[in-house]
Amino acid sequence: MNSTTLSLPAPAKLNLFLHITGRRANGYHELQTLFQFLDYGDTLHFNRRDDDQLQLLTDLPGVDAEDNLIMRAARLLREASGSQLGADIRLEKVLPMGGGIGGGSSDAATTLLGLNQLWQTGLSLEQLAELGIRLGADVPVFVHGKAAWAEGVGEQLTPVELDEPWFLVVAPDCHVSTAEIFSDQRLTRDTSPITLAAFREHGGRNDCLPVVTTRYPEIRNTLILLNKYCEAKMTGTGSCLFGAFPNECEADKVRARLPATLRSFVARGCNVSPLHRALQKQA
Ligand SMILES: C[C@@](CO)(OP(=O)(O)O)[C@H](O)COP(=O)(O)OP(=O)(O)OC[C@H]1O[C@@H](n2ccc(N)nc2=O)[C@H](O)[C@@H]1O
Ligand SMILES: Nc1ncnc2c1ncn2[C@@H]1O[C@H](COP(=O)(O)OP(=O)(O)O)[C@@H](O)[C@H]1O
Repeated sequence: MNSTTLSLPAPAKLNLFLHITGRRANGYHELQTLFQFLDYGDTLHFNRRDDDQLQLLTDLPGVDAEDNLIMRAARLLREASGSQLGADIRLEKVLPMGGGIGGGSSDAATTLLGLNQLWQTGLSLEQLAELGIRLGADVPVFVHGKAAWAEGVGEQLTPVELDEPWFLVVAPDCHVSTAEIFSDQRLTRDTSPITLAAFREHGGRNDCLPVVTTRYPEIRNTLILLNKYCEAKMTGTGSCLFGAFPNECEADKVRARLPATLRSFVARGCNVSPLHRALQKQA
């Protein structure tokens, strides 16, 4: 690989729990959540151009190229850095969209870090995370790349060391819009704040689950199915559900018992993002 091309992972995340503790005047919700990465995700290929053209060479169904978070991240970095360079970008999409596993946000973060390197723009992780929050509440955790306890709207991050179990992730065939769940009148918005120590002792829940399972019977049914084999949880605002296992073999065994029509994968939980591991390898 030479200095004009770069291929990097854009991993998924899980919200190990998600509490909604309030609502801000601008409508955004105050959250408490724990983010952990998965060793599984999309891959982005960047090719530096010496003219100022930015091109996304991969079509994502239902998303205009100019609205794709990859292009939005690239434009934002170019504006912020004043770079005159361009890029051709190719996306290998494997993450289900609208699944609560952060694929779009992760693609955006990988673009910020990848082009920062390729264009030699020299922004710090802190500066890249500030750009990222303008694209989505989940982008900063992917930029910083450490499993984290998150508060605020998800941008106040404290790195944490967690167990790294294997996860079985199941993606019911429906696309949940985050905005739609957060605007539902029935959503619980007044959970009392907890501490990390309290979470470690008693666990936590996902406050979005009752609204999501009411609106999406398919997710409710999949939750019932997965609960037969493990303690099933939902990530973010859904649709993906997951269970934790001590090793890959146990997770695979349960996966083999699920209907073949149900999309699923097994991946390792990671406290350091595979994106940051890949960048370190190149350094
Ligand atoms: C709920 C979480 C938990 O990780 O994940 P997802 O299920 O989307 O992955 C996130 O906070 C989502 O982050 P992200 O997907 O980046 O959301 P954004 O694009 O910033 O916001 C989409 C919409 O959700 C609502 N929203 C989002 C975050 C938040 N803290 N409060 C909100 O009310 C707003 O209506 C906003 O317009
Ligand atoms: N590169 C991208 N990958 C996925 N979704 C994208 C991307 N760019 C824009 N989007 C839009 O963002 C929405 C949320 O995507 P995604 O991050 O996959 O879900 P979630 O926030 O539930 O984890 C998609 O439905 C799509 O309209």
